[in-house]
Amino acid sequence: MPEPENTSSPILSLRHVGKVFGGTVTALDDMSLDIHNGDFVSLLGPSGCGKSTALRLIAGLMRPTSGRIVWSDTGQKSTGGQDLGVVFQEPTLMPWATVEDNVWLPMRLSNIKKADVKTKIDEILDVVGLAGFEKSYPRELSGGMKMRVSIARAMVTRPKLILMDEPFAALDEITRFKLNNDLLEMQARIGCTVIFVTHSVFESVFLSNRVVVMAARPGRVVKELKVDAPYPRHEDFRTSPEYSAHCRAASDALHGAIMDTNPEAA
Ligand SMILES: Nc1ncnc2c1ncn2[C@@H]1O[C@H](COP(=O)(O)OP(=O)(O)OP(=O)(O)O)[C@@H](O)[C@H]1O
Repeated sequence: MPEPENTSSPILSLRHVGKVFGGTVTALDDMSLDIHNGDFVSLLGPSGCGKSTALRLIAGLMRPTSGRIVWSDTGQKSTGGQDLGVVFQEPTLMPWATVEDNVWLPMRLSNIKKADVKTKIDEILDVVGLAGFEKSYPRELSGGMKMRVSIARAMVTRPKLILMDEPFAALDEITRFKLNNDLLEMQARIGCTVIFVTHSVFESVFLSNRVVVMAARPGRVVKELKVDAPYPRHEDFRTSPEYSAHCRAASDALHGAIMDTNPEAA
């Protein structure tokens, strides 16, 4: 879905954004980034480089210490809004509620009756591959299926932007690959923009049209790589020379970022 070169005005811009905790820990230093409609942007970097901090700032869960986060007119600034969905590493489902009730949650919080949005819930469960599991409980689902529910909950309001913080890190590799493939299809079907946090070079290259490489101490952007392979991307992209070349470039940039953080890691 993303276009290789996007010249439209950004839906979201970070301008020299910084975050300092407790007056001493610079979690993020001078981060500037434009996000365009349809982008799939990965934030890739070692532990502690401020990836989650950047995501939380964008989600409006905390305020920057310096700089500004600027939204386009149609953008929304809080997770309560219809234009932003968030997926965390843990699926964070309500164990006592069915799949459809978990997905209904963001609308229920806005006092919308389930009967009025049942079609929307059914549609999004179809998008994430869970049609037929509406009445199941989280305990009856595998880890990958729980994550699909969490994604459905983030997508059900058809937000313009979805923030994902290492959503597949706890899954086995085969499930992760499958979810990577399916996530691109889901993105294409609902037409959203995604910012995705990951430690994985392979995952970032497979999914993204832009990989933003970050370093720690202080957390900062060190490089941005374009992955100009066309979408849709399928399993054959994973085994292509093009994919290997992009992975090599991202891996080199990540290694440089780790060396920047800890010169003794060589
Ligand atoms: N609430 C907080 N209070 C104090 N320090 C924090 C807080 N949140 C994050 N930090 C610190 O800010 C830095 C960046 O943390 P952040 O979680 O954003 O990194 P990350 O790149 O997402 O790491 P990981 O990949 O391990 O999740 C780290 O040094 C972390 O300890």
